Amino acid sequence: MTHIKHKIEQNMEQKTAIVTGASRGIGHAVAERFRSLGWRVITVSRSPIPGGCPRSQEHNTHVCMDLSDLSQIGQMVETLRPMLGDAKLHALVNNAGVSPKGPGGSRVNSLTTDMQTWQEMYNTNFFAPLALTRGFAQELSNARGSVVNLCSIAGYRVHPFAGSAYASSKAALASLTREMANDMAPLNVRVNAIAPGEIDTAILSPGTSHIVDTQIPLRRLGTTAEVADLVEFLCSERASYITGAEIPIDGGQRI
Ligand SMILES: NC(=O)c1ccc[n+]([C@@H]2O[C@H](COP(=O)([O-])OP(=O)(O)OC[C@H]3O[C@@H](n4cnc5c(N)ncnc54)[C@H](O)[C@@H]3O)[C@@H](O)[C@H]2O)c1
Repeated sequence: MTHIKHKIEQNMEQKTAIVTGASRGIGHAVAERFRSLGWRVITVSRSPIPGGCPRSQEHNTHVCMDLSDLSQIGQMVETLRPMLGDAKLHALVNNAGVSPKGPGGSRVNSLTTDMQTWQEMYNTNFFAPLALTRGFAQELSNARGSVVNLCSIAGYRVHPFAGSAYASSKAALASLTREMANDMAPLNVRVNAIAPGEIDTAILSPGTSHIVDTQIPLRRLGTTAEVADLVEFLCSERASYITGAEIPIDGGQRI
């Protein structure tokens, strides 16, 4: 808190980020990372921040929204825009994501996933990032901002637990990342993706320890702090010549 005050006292511009899916896991770690750097962070998730988040409530910076619902996605930009005081958005982190599971956490495939689940999955994992990135193009441009999309290793190899709907929605998001990096470069907006392997959050399936023992050269799960490091880097000036990339963070799992 002292360093935030210090920055404001020094008359430095306070940066703003929007992070979706920030109630837990990777999104929560990313939001906390930006806050620790003095950024103003607007968070979106299906559920309230656990135990309440006094700082968010105080500054009215958390919005509960179900991104699997197309009609809510449509209203999302209009709901969030007034929260950007100076019409500048320095970082948009499209992190919210969902992976359907069968009984006992089993894998559901392209034949066993019902069509409604396919639709909800694509709404959350693909259409929400598309709508937010398009919707805030001007505000991102005003700040020479950066977009980071959370894809997955499952987007480019068949994963033992992630279902087909999840995997294909993440592959589509990776492709969209390249397209939008190209389309938004003239606006001075960079668009990148990261592809996590097995990160220690609630989204993991019960059998993940077997993957760690047999498929991950570094023989451990990744941490949310390690992912937050990468997101922070991609949103910083240090990454000013990186756009359209999909960076794996997987302990070597893909090799
Ligand atoms: N943890 C991993 O191993 C891993 C691996 C690859 C990719 N990812 C991706 O990283 C991102 C974060 O995953 P995580 O591991 O932190 O998962 P998590 O389940 O712990 O958190 C997911 C977050 O997304 C939000 N969310 C989910 N559905 C939503 C909806 N319909 N509307 C609004 N918010 C919704 C949840 O509220 C939560 O805050 C996801 O996109 C996920 O696909 C995670």
